[in-house]
Order: sequence, then structure tokens, then C-alpha cells
Amino acid sequence: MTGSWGVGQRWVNPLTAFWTSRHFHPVVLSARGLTVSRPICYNRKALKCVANTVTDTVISTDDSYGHKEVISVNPRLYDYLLANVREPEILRELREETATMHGSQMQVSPDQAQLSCNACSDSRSRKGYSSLAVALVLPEGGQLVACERDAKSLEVASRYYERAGVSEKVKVKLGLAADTLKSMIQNGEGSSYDFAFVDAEKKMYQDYFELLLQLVRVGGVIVIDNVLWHGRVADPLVNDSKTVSIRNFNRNLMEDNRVSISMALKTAGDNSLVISTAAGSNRKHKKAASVSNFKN
Ligand SMILES: C[S@@+](CC[C@H](N)C(=O)[O-])C[C@H]1O[C@@H](n2cnc3c(N)ncnc32)[C@H](O)[C@@H]1O
Repeated sequence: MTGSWGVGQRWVNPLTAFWTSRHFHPVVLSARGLTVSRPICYNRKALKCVANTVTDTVISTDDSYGHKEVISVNPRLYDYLLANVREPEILRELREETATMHGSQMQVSPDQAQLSCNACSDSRSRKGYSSLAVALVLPEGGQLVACERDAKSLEVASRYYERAGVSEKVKVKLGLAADTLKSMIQNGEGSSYDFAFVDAEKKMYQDYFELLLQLVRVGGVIVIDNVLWHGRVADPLVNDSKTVSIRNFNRNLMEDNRVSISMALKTAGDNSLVISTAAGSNRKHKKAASVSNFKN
């Protein structure tokens, strides 16, 4: 269980923390129950925050934030955001059909799908709600490779590709994504993809990334889901193997000169994604690949 927040904890009740002590021991919910974490040292300036209960905006006077407002996304704001997402009818139907299915919480949210589609805007790999979203924006003649190891998920996804009239564009690959990507490279498909979306095994992110770097052309885009892993990556007390893998992956990306990166906070599920683009040409995307998959 992860009620633990690390850095985020600072915003929970800064005023109380400020008036009581500069150092205090926040209570952290862990898998073993209530524990007392190591003391967190608060920056005095950062604690001069005002929690605006009307707008749920926290205004920081800390110079290190550049006096930027830190907004907490509440249901009202998220409802507003969703009301301003252009979600195609077929995606809404898929989302509603799969909402009560096991694992549906892993499906990307409509706003994230829109962001990824804009990043793709024409690109070759993807699947599920997210893959259907990409297939819908691929231009005439575009191609999408959807990697999934679960036949049942593929069955639902394929039904929706059919209904949306995009089956021609989608090549479905049942099996482990890394194996599929390797065989695509062996088939001479290197540098021929414009866009990739990754939302599969967290411990494999570095491997997927290396394989996709070979498949995606210079100037292409790779979107990787869950890089904040529900905030766990920022908590030094959380060190399970998935969190450590993602944390290491993020650090490696920071030092990777082959790509430019951008981390975006997702509004739902406090995950985020990284968009990595290799520098270079800017030609239109025609091919996409998805190492994610439909989750039902
Ligand atoms: C988090 S869900 C993806 C949800 C998807 N992005 C969506 O919006 O519908 C992860 C999916 O990846 C599939 N998956 C996990 N590991 C895989 C692997 N090694 N190879 C292929 N598919 C995998 C799972 O079966 C599951 O359908």
C-alpha cells in the first residue's frame, strides 16, 4: 500500500508542519502498516504556502518554484478537463464496455489518449484503448503494430478495430512485446517507424526503449507511460523492484544524449509519461507501434 508520498507529503499540511517544527516525522502508510518515516527537512520559504480552498490551488512563495502556482487536480477540475477532451464516440463506447472489466484502471484516460495522439499526429506501434486512439488518427495508408500477450484482450481490441473501420491499418502481434520488436528489427524494419507508445512490463522499459530506438526513425516520438509510477519514484522509502526499475530508467533517460525528453504529469492516477524525440527531421508520421495493449 502506498500512502507514502515523500516529496508530495510536503503539501499535505504545510502550515501545521511549519508551525510545529522544521523537521518532523510524517506518518507513512506502508505495506506493513503505519510506520514513522525518516524526518523530512522543510524549506521555510516553501512552507509559506496558501491552500486556496475555493480553487484548490496551492500558491508557493518558494523561489525555487519560480513563484509558480501548484494546482491540485480535484474532481471538479478533472470533470472540466474531461468535458474539454474530444473523445471519438467509438473510444467512449470501448471505454464504457471495458469499465467494469478486470484491470480497466490501467487503461489510459481520455485526456492522456488525446495528448499521445497529438504527439503521434501521424506516426507505427500501439494497442487497446490507446492503440485504437492512435489507429484513429493515423492517415490513409498508415500502419500500426499492436503488441499484446493476452489473447482475450486482443479479441476485444480487434472487435473495436473492426467497428472503427481501422482493421486494415492495425497489425496485431500476439506474444511478448520484446520478441515482436526484435523480430521487426531482424525483418529490416529499423528506422521505419514514426511513433511508439509503451505501457507494458515496467521492468522491461529500458529494453523496450533500446529496441524502439532502433525501430523509430530520427525525429520520431516514443511515449512511455507510468514514469512517475503513482508518485512512488519520488519516495526514497519505496524500493520495490518495479519502482526501482522505473526510477533507474528515468535517470538513464536524463543522461541519454540520443533523445530529447519531456515529462508530463497525467491528471488521472498520478502517473505520467515521457515523450522522447530523437533530434532530426520533422517529416510526417505514417507508421506507429504499440507496446502496450488493450487492458480489459
Ligand atoms: C497497462 S495495460 C495497457 C493499457 C492500454 N494502454 C490501454 O489504454 O488500454 C498493459 C497491457 O500490456 C500487456 N502486456 C504486459 N506485458 C506484456 C508483454 N511483455 N508483452 C506484450 N504485452 C504485454 C498486458 O496484457 C496488458 O494488456
